[in-house]
Amino acid sequence: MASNSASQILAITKTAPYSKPMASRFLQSRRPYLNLCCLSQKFSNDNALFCLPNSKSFLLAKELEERNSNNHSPTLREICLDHVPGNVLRRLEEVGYLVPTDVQKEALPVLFSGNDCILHAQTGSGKTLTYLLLIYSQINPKKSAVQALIVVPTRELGMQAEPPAIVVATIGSLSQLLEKQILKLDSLRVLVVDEVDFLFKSSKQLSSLRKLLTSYSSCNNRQTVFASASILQHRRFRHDCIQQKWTKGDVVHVHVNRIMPMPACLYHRFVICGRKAKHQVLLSLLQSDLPESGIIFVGEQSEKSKKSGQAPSTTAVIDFLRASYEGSLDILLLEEDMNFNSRAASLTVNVLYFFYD
Ligand SMILES: Nc1ncnc2c1ncn2[C@@H]1O[C@H](COP(=O)(O)OP(=O)(O)OP(=O)(O)O)[C@@H](O)[C@H]1O
Repeated sequence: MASNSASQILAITKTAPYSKPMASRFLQSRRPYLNLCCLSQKFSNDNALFCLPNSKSFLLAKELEERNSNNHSPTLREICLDHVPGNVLRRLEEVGYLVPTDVQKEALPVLFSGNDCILHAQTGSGKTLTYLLLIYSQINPKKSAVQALIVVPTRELGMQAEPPAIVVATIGSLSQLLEKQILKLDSLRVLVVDEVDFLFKSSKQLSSLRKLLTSYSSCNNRQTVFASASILQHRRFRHDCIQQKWTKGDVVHVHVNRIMPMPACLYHRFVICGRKAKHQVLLSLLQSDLPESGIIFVGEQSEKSKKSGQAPSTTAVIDFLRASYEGSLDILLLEEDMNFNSRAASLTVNVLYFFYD
């Protein structure tokens, strides 16, 4: 997050028509370490990480910032270290998988410690990468045997003459290969049943699945993972898993069921402070975050303030920052009649500051 380069700050008035779509575009992008900060007097306290009620807010903000930075949340690499091979970890980082999703954060330590698991989390929550990382932690690529099996409801099985280490199969084609003994599961270390609710809906698929879980391989020799966005009776399902010996008795139900309007990698803070302290708090945040670039959304100027001849809120913020910011600061004011896209395109924004009355 920290950068020693000059900071670029954008100030945007609350009425600007582009501020909403632009904010949501940034919120939806899965940028790691996007830092979103709201300064307001009106926020409810429920989610507040910082509460700055008085003129000491400048100092408090710094203290709390430091405390918060000590409250370290592990990266995907840290969670996977000592389990997943280094080349896989490097590849993860190359493609931008740095921060674990909630289900990965909760389930990976459980899986790496050897437990069976029911991954129960919404679509798009990162279940696939969760069980793939388990598989990478378990298989020996030099060994010529099926060591991991992923049962999926619809995808086709691509078989090779040499048994691959990882097989992805529908239960139908898999059952045929098992019956004809074309495929052997003696070396199976990880069995994943993805979209398990879907498979359980068809009685034909269910009987094949039961056979796979109990006849063709044994739960004591493998780690078993069930993944689904919707398991209606999950307590019953867990009970059945143990009863039927589909999993070991200590199977863990990892249930991540939060509706996430924003990507988990978004770091979101609220700062509540007095009106007079707002500029100072914004300054302290900018100077501790040291963003390479950022956007400040500024509240609309009140009629009363206009009538009394005061400068617009944006001008007040800009003047204050220019006078007080230590270091170089390149500030651009975006107004309604400007071509926003062409100006914003040149910025790589990693911090948004909402600055409302
Ligand atoms: N740690 C991460 N950081 C960034 N992106 C991630 C991370 N984990 C997964 N993703 C991406 O998030 C998207 C959704 O993940 P994924 O398909 O694994 O979710 P899922 O829970 O398996 O969904 P479904 O229930 O539809 O199978 C994918 O594009 C994936 O590449």
